[in-house]
Amino acid sequence: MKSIQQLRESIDSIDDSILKLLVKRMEFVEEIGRLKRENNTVIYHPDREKEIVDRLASKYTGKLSKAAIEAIFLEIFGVSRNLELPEIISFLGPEGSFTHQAAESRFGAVADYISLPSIRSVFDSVETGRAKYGVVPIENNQEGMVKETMDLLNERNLFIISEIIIPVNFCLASKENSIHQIQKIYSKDIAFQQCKGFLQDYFSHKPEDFFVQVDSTSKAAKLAVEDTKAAALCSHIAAKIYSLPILFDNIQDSEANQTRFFIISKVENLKKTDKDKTSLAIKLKHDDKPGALLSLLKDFEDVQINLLKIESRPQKDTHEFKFWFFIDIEGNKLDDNVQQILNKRKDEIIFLGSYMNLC
Ligand SMILES: C=C(O[C@@H]1C=C(C(=O)O)C=C[C@H]1O)C(=O)O
Repeated sequence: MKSIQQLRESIDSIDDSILKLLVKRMEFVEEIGRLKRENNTVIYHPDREKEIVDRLASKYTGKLSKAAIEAIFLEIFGVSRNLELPEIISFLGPEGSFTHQAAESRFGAVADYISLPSIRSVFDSVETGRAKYGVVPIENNQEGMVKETMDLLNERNLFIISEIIIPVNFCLASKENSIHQIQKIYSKDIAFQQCKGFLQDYFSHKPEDFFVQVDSTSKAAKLAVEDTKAAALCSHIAAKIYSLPILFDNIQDSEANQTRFFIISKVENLKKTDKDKTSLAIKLKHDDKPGALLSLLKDFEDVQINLLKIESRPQKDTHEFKFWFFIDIEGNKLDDNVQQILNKRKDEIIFLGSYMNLC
């Protein structure tokens, strides 16, 4: 049997080969970057990245799961894009928020990030060019849509270029070794609500001031580091950022709890894949007549477009109590049937983006 020393030598030699190949890969990436800049086209191609991961995962992968391959290659893609053109990514902060976790899951750990205090400021940063891409939450499958993001998509001239879906996993993190030593738990209201079962099982006898509400779960992690005998209910990334050991993981009530995020950009990134989705904001012209919505839905049916979501939002620019609709459909702006609808209802529809459907 080989000794650890011998095994490490084998690893070192493989690492040398990996590095050599990565350097070679980056030469091609740089070349692609040059061509993209010449043609003034976008750097980030999520469809191509997905294609690479899918292709590799379909080969012999030994002990490597698809998730492991994806994690490794997302970091490589992040470094590649940074080489093609360093890009700044803004996200709804604070650092350690689930939006930060979503951004890192797509852009990797080496990208340049800016954490911003509101969804509006993320839109502003992309509009002014301070950031190339912004990451904002759009929907949680337990709580519903994020209204501010819907409204800003309708009001601003930015496009959705991709979606990210991540499970909302909470952990209990603390410097204490045992839950018996914990005298308070910091967290955000929503996290307390989503971990009710766990809190009931372990802390039902505690007084009300045992649970301390703060603005964000990452602030909770920060406070739990500074305070003795305290814990935080927070995201993995928040525990990681503040080096707070995790005592219990995945303590949320629902395993199915998922949040959907959008990556927004000034430039639309149109590329067809085999599973696309298009988001639209629709303000019906004749909504004072019976059947206005029915006629819209009929138009979708006529061109065989499947509706994935329809949500109404108040129109804020009128005294009347009117609505516009946020609609997700199957298909891409480049598809003929989607084009037909966009042409037929061009005065009523704002195109928000076509992107790969990950739901
Ligand atoms: C190199 C490219 O640019 C980016 C980096 C990629 C990569 O590292 O393979 C893939 C897609 C793009 O997001 C490309 O478009 O092919």
